[in-house]
Amino acid sequence: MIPPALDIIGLRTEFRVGGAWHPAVRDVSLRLQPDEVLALVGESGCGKSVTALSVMGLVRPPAGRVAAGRILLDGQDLAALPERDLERLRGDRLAMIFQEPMTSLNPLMTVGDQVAEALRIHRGLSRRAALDRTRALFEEVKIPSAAQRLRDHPHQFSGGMRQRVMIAMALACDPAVLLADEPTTALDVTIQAQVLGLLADLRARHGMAVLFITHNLGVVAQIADRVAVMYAGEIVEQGPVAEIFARPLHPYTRALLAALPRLDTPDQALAAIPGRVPPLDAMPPGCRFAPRCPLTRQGCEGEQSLTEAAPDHAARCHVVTGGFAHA
Ligand SMILES: Nc1ncnc2c1ncn2[C@@H]1O[C@H](COP(=O)(O)OP(=O)(O)OP(=O)(O)O)[C@@H](O)[C@H]1O
Repeated sequence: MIPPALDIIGLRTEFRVGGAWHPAVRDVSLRLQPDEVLALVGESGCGKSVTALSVMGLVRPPAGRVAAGRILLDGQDLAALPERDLERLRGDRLAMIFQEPMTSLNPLMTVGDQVAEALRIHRGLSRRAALDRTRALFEEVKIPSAAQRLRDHPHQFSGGMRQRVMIAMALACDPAVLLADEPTTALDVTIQAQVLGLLADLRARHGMAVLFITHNLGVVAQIADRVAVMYAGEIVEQGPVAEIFARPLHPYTRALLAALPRLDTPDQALAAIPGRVPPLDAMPPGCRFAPRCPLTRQGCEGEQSLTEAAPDHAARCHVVTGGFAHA
């Protein structure tokens, strides 16, 4: 069996709120095979970004901490690595792209120098060799007139082109795993589709695993192989994309799907999910979705476990999986 590219086991990440530690991510296990796109989906505040930032080693005291779990990359546990070693892995075996590339790019440096810098640091290339490689990367991510554009500054690029620069930077050292946090959310729909197409193409060509974070199930259908639905810091459903779309089990997944605009029934009103994700210091006991759930019944106040309801398809809900969980 091929070892997974990234194996997150029992991750718990906490923040200090009102003088006490509260979990923003709880008992999260995600396995990414090489070459696989796993989508992490959920509303704002569900813990998607915190999961990715935990993998990158970017949640640190005093505000936050990875309190439990293992994050295995190439057999190393990132959660146990000293900062110096993590720094070496970031931008090398592990890369991340964000929703708004402008916040990750230096406005005062040419984009060519910024990507080349990563290659000089991680690969020890000369300035000349690094710029040559950067031009090739710009061509690969389909930035027109790549050679000239190396000398431009970030503000001279459109949003979609800036995201391509970020993707080129992420690819510079051929990462095993790319964490993509809402990379297309700020783009208009046509550009979004182009960037998604590019990412799909690149992951196949580079054989990298992608953890794709989004609140949009429509995007999931376009790019992902598997999907993990997250609610209030927990994975509530997990499985292959086709299976989740055809047979959603968890009431939260069903609600997300019902909120998705459909082309075949354009006049149908969208079903918004009433209520909101609870704050970290006011999580309900047992099922965290229960206060918003149409199926709430006896047993929901008990701890729920992620249970396989069909092969390779698990949900954290005793009502749909048919059993009571024991914590
Ligand atoms: N530095 C922090 N201090 C305290 N709480 C935090 C901090 N960062 C995140 N949180 C909390 O952790 C929870 C999860 O946040 P997270 O950003 O991961 O959500 P998300 O699903 O990625 O949403 P979004 O799409 O809005 O980024 C939220 O309740 C958020 O308020």
